[in-house]
Amino acid sequence: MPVNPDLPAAQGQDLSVRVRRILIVDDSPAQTKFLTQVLAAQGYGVLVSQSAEEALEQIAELSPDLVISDILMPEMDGFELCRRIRGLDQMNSLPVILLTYLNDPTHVLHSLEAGANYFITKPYKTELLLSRVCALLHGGEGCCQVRDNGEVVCNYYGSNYEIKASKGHVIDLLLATYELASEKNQENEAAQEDLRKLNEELETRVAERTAALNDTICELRQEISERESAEECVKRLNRLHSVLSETSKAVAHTKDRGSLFHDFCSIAVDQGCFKLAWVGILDQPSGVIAVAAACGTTDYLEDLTVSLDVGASGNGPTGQAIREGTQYICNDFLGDAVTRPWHKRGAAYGFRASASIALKQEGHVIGALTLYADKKDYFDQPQIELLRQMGADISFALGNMAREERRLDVERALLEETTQRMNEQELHEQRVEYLAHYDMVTKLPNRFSLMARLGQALELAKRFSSRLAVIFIDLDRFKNINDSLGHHIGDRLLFQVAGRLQDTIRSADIVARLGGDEFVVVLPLINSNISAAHAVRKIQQTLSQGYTVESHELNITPSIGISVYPTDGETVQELMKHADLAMYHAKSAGRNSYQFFTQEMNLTVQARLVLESDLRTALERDELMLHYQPQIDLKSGDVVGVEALLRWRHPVRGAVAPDVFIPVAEDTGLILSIGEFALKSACEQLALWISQGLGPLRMAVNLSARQFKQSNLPSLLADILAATGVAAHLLELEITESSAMDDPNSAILHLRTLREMGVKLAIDDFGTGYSSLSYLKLFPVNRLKIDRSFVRGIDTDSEDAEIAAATITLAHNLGKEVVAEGVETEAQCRFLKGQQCDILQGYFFSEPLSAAGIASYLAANRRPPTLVN
Ligand SMILES: Nc1nc2c(ncn2[C@@H]2O[C@@H]3COP(=O)(O)O[C@H]4[C@@H](O)[C@H](n5cnc6c(=O)[nH]c(N)nc65)O[C@@H]4COP(=O)(O)O[C@H]3[C@H]2O)c(=O)[nH]1
Repeated sequence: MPVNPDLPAAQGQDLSVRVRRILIVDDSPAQTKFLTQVLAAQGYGVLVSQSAEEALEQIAELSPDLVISDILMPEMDGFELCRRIRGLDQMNSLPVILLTYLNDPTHVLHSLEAGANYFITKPYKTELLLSRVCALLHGGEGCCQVRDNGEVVCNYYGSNYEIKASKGHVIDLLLATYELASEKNQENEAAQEDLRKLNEELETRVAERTAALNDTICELRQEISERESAEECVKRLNRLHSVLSETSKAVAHTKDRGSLFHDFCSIAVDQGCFKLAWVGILDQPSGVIAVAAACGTTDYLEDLTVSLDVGASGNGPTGQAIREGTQYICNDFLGDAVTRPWHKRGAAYGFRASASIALKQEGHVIGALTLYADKKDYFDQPQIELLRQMGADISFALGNMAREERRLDVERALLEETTQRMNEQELHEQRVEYLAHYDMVTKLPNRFSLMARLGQALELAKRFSSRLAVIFIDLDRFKNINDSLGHHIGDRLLFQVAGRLQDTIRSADIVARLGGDEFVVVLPLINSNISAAHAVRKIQQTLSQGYTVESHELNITPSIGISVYPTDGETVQELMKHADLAMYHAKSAGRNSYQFFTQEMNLTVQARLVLESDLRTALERDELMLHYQPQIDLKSGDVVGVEALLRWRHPVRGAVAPDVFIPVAEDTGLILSIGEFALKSACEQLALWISQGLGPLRMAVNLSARQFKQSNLPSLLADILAATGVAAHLLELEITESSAMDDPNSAILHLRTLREMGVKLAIDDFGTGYSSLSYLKLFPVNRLKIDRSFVRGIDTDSEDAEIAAATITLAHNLGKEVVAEGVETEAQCRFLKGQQCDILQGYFFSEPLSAAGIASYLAANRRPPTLVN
């Protein structure tokens, strides 16, 4: 690439160097633009003229340094322009380069004639053009220079060539070259023309092929779309087939119409991909078609009116299908006139086609099922055939259901009739049974029933070795009431007596009417004769209350006889006979009384009842008091405590032993108030002794099983301790081994509560019960009291001795002290001392003493002499 020497080489050099200007003359704007860019890029100033005339003006006016001109121009060609320039006065030496196409060698000659400095054939290489421009502007005349000797120096791409040939020779060569070049050019043009034609041909062929291809593509598209729509049809058909198959299954297993309709709608939407499926049932009188089941976009059906009316609401697919009893296909839901009332609504839900199939039941149209699809022309012939089949299947099922319903109705009616008959029969049998076992006047079991039940109760009593009482009741002077007021009143009275008897006895007891004014009560599984006596007294008391029968105020009393198994008989007959006999004794003894079968039992029970009654008043009458028995520490010989023991001084019978009255108190529940009295009195006495300087002493008080289980015991104790001011640890509560083992788990909880209060605890009569060692470990007690029955024989009976010794070892191993009670002899004392027993109690030291007695005992005899050694 030639470098423009007119431009400054570097900064700081003289900027006044003139820029060379080149005038381009060409009527083609594209050529001019290209040339301008090439020259401007080299730093030349560029002037442009679109005609030769304009160029001459510019040359005169602007004096360019070089002219590059096209040859072919409309008004004046490049040769003429060159000639005119050479004819100018001032600018006749202005270098001119002519641009020409290489198709006519005469152009060369014309150029030379016109005085052009150089000509370049188009298309030209820009490097060649620039090299010529550079040579003409800076190297003199042109690319060649003629020396004085006639030699020519030719500059070609910067290299000089000295040419010695004559001018004519050179022109010949130039023309020959041009001719050759022109020929080549023509050949080239011909080849180009051929190529162009070939291209044209090719393009035509390509266009033809493209058109053919487009046709093929169109055909293919058409084929694909046809295939797609065929596939879509197959898919739809398949879906409908699966709907049909599922419908068949539903038809087989569904038992009622509602479920069948519902199943079908779900199948149509889920498997058939319909947008909505619904079953409308025709209400015959009104002609309205009500929705019985629907699935899919069911909102569409809201407030929708479809009827059998031939007007608008009945002209749709559903109405028509029902009216015609066939199917109605609407393949253009939004365009069809019959669906006009639903066009807007259907469009909102995307419905484009719908089909309705009439549903028949045993030949009668009962409604229709209607399906909505999202594509126009959805239903084709095969589909319509399937829909028809589906309708037939459902109609078949409906027929079957109707027949089955009728069959069931008949069956139900038959069953009801049979059941009613059976019920009547059963009621009749029950009535017979009732009459056989119950007394009609009192509704109580009758004699027959009583004997059976008594027999069973007796078996149980025998099996459990328990007692059983038969109570024979006869109403005194009942005959008078019957005779004076009539049987009717008598029966009403008997009914009331029966009611009172039932209210009095427990549910497990038996009450029956033998007949007339005779009743029998059986008490199965009683503990003692006293229990029977108590029940009898309750019966006697209840029956003796006044009665009101139809405005008659009546009074009646019972005479009662009691026999007890096993003492009074071992069979039902014996016990009944003896109770009856006892009742006669009661009657002869003056009525309104009761008698046991044996005199001995009468006496025992009588005595016991008297004792109970006396004990009830003993507390109020201040007949109960406490005695105290000292407890001696074996190591020190000191009196460390006393045991409080109840005493009853009966005004007539004298002293009654606790062994006699405590069980009575326990049976009657009096033990709770008596026990409270004992606790309170013992604490008051201890407080008094302590205040008299006789303490500190521990006071042991016996707790009965009932007291021990009483929930308010801790609060009662707290009250007593607070009221008397006795420190809790000075009070020891003794519970018997049997009451602890009665319910060991709750005993542990009760004992823990008491222990937490600070009181001491002891297990009384240890060895007489059946303590489990595992429980003994868990009982939070401080002491075990070896029962006096073991102490009695420790020096004579080796077994007693072993039991006592084992108890002491066991207690010590469990961290508990041992008290031996009932110690009567020195030998017993020595044995117990040898076994490391902790505390002794018994007649050997002192029998239970009154409070005053203990005071003197303590004062006089703090350390018993026998134990000192
Ligand atoms: N053979 C003999 N007996 C001796 C000897 N030393 C004391 N005893 C007697 O042994 C009994 C010891 O009382 P227990 O085992 O708690 O047995 C008591 C106790 O279970 C009950 N009891 C007494 N007072 C009360 C009480 O306040 N409340 C309760 N719930 N029961 C009490 O009555 C049972 C009998 O009491 P008691 O007749 O006073 O009989 C007392 C006492 O007098 C002796 O050396 N030889």
